[in-house]
Amino acid sequence: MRKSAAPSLRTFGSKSVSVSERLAGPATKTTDENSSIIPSEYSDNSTAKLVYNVVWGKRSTKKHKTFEGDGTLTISSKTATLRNSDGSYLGSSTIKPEEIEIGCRLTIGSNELEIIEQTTGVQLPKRKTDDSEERQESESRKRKANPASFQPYLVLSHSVRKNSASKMNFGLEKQNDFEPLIMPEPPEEHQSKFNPTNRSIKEVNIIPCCARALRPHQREGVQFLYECLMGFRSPERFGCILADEMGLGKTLQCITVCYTLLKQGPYGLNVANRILILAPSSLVDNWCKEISKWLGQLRAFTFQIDSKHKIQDFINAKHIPFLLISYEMFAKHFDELKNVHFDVMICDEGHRLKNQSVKISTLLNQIDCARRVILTGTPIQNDLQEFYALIDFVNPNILGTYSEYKKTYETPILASQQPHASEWVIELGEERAEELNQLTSGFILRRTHDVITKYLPKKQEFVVFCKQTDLQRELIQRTLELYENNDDPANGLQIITSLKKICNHPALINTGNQNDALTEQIRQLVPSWQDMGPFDSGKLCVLDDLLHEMHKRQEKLVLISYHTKTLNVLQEWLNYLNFTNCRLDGTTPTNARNSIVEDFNNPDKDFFIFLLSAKAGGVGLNLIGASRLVLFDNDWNPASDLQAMSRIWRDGQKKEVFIYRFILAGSIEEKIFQRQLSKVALTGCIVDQSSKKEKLKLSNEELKDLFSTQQSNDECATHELLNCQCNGDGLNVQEASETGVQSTSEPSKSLQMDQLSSWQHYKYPIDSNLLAEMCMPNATENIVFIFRNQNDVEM
Ligand SMILES: Nc1ncnc2c1ncn2[C@@H]1O[C@H](COP(=O)(O)OP(=O)(O)OP(=O)(O)O)[C@@H](O)[C@H]1O
Ligand SMILES: [Mg+2]
Repeated sequence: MRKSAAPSLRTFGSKSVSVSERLAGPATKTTDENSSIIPSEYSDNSTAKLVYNVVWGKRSTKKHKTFEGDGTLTISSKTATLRNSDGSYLGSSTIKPEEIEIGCRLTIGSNELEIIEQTTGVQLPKRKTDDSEERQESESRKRKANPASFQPYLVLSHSVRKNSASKMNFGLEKQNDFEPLIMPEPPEEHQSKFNPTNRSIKEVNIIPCCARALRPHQREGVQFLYECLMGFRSPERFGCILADEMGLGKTLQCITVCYTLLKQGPYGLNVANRILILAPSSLVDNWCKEISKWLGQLRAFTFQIDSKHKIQDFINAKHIPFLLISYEMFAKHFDELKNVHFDVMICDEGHRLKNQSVKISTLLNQIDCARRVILTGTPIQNDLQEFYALIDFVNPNILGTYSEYKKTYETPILASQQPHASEWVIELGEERAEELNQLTSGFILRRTHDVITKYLPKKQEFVVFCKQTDLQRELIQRTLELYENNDDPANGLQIITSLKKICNHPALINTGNQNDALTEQIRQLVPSWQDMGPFDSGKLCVLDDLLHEMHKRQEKLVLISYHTKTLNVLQEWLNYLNFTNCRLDGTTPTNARNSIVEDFNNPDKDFFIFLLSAKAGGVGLNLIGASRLVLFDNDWNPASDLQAMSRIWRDGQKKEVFIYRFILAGSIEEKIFQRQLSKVALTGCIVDQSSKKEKLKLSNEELKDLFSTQQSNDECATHELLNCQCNGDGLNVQEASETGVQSTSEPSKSLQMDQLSSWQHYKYPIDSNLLAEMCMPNATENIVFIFRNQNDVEM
C-alpha cells in the first residue's frame, strides 16, 4: 500500500495544476506545450494506443489517498481502459485524450487512478503471445505468492527486461528508445550478511525517466554509487566519493540512485526512506530544481527549511523523503537534526569536509547515517591530509587513525617525492602509494570532461595579458620600492594585497580596512578617486571593449572576481554604461540566489552581465545563459580558477563558449599565473586562509621572485619562460608530442607549462581576425600577448 499526499509544503510535481484541482473539475490546460505527453500525431491516428503506468485504488474523498496497486491505462481513441498489473480489466471510460497528463488523476468506474508515466507511444504487443508479457505474468504470479516483494513503481521494468529490450524497442518512438539500466545483483558475501532469511533476489531497475536521460558515463556512475551505497564493494563500507569534473552531472547521478533506493532494493524491500542532501547555500535550490527536472513526473517530495517550514514538520511528514539543507543551516539546526535517522547522506561540494577539525565535519559525523557520498568537482588527491579526511568521512576508519595513516602512508609518500630522496625511500613511497590506491580506489570515481565533450559545444580559452596603464606601472614600481626600503618579510602580505589591488584598479588601494603603516604609505601614492577613471586599469580597458562588442551582438557574459570590492568597481562601471547586470556574492541572501541564476539564464530576461564572486558562489552554479566568461583576477590555487571557469561550459550549453583569463602583464598576477603553471602550486595554497588571519607560506626567496616583476610593456615574460621559438602569430605551435603532452585540451588538470606551449601564441600587435573572433576588435593597444586554446582543433 502506498500513500500519496496532495502536494503541500515545498513539493515538486511535474505540474503546477494540483491534483485536487484536477479532481475537482474541468482540467486546467497546461501552458507548457512540451509538457504534454500526447504525441501530436495521436489525433491523426485513431488506431494508435497509448499506454501509461498508473497507480489505482477505490474512489475516495480523502486528501491522503491510499492506492491499492499498479496498473496500466490504455487509451484508444477516446476510451481509457484500466487494468491491474496482472492485466485484469478494472473498468473503462470515455475521456478527452488531450487532457491526460503525467501526474493527473482520473476516475474510471469505482476506481481512481494517478498517471505515473507513459510506457510506449504505440500499441503494445498482444497479450499472451509475447515473451515479455509471459514474463510479466510469471513475475506477477511470483509477486502474488510473495506480496512483501511487491514493488509498485516497477511496472515498466517488469515488461522491459534487458533480454527482451530489443523486441520491446521495436517501433518505439525515439524518446523510449533506451537501454534499460539494471543494477548488479548483490555478491554472495553481501547476501549472507544482509539477507539471512533468503528472500528472493529482485532485479533493481533504474526508473526509465532517469535511465533514458543518463549519459554513458552517468550510467557507470549510477552503478558505482549503487554498489558503494549498498555495501557491495565491501560489506562493511557504504560510503564513496564521486569526484567527476565540474559539469558532468553529479547531481543527476545522485538523484537517480537516491530515487532507486527509495523505491527498490535487491531483497525486495526498499533500501532508503529518508535522504539528507547538504549543499552550499547557493546550490540548495538548484538541487530542488534538478529533482524536479529529472523526477518531476514521479512527484518526489522535497523539503527545505525556512521560517515557515521547520525541521519538526519534516520529521512528521513521513511521505517526504528528501531534506535539502545548506551546511550553515545544518549546523544551526543540528540539535533538532541529530536524532533523525537518514539512510543516505549526500554532501555536495564536499571538499569543504577536507579539514577534519572544522565544525561541520564534527557535526556531520554525529548523524546516524552510514551511506555517505561526497560530491566534488575539485581534484582531491593533491594533499594527502585532506585526502585522508574525505576518505575517513565517507568510510570511517578505513585508513585507521590519522596518526597511523600519517606514519604508514603520508610520511613515506611525501619523503619519496623529495628531490634528493634515496632509492629505497622512493621505492617505499611508491609501494605505499600503490597500497593506498588499492585501499581507496574502489570508493572514488573521477571522470574528466572528455566523456561529455561530444555533447558540448566548442570551447575556446584565452589567457589575455593586458597592458599596464601608466598609473599602474608607476604605482607598482613605487610600492615595490617601499617594500625594498623597509625589507621586513612581515610586510609581504600587505604588499601582495596592495599589488593585487593595483592590478585590478588603482582606486582599490583606498578600500579595505588595513591600517598598517605600510598600507598607509601606499595609499599616499594613489591619486584621489576623483582624479582616476575606469581606464586607469589596463584590464578594464580590455573589458570595456569586450562589453561593448558583446552588447551589440547580444551575448551574455559572466564576470568573475575574487574580490567584492573589485566587483563594486566593475558594477559601478556597468551601471554607468547602462548595461543590465545581476550579482551574486557572499552578501546575497540564500533565498534570492536561485532566482538570480534563473533570471540570468532565461534568454527572455534582460540580464546582460552576471557578476560573480568566485569565493562566494563559484562552486556548482550553472550559468549556461552566458556564452562568454571573464575571470578578472586569479587565485593562488589553480583549482579555484578552474571551478570559476567551469560555470558556462556545462551540459545543456548550446552556444560556442569563450573563456578569458585576464592577467595584467608583467605584474604579480603574471607571477601567480606562472606559479599555477608550475607544479609548485599543486601542493596546496600559498596563502593559508584556514585560520582567521591570513598567513603567508612563502620563503623570502619566493617573495623576491614574486616581486621581481618586469616593467617592459611589450613582451610577455610567460612566453619567454616557455622557451618558445615561435613568432607569436598563432602558427608554429609546438607539437604536443614534442612536449610530452597527450592532449592540449585536457581540462581535468590545471594548466601546465608544457600544455601552454602547445596552445596558440599571439604577440602584439594581435591579429585583427582573432580580436574580432574574441569580440574585442578595438583592444589591440591594450593587449600584450594572448595564449589561445580551442577544444576542437587538431594541433
Ligand atoms: N544526462 C544529461 N542530459 C542533459 N543534461 C544534463 C545531463 N546530466 C546533467 N545535465 C545538466 O548538466 C548541468 C550540470 O550538471 P550538474 O550541476 O549536476 O554538474 P556537477 O557535476 O554537479 O558540476 P559541479 O562540480 O560544477 O557542481 C545541469 O544543468 C544538469 O541538469
Ligand atoms: Mg554540482
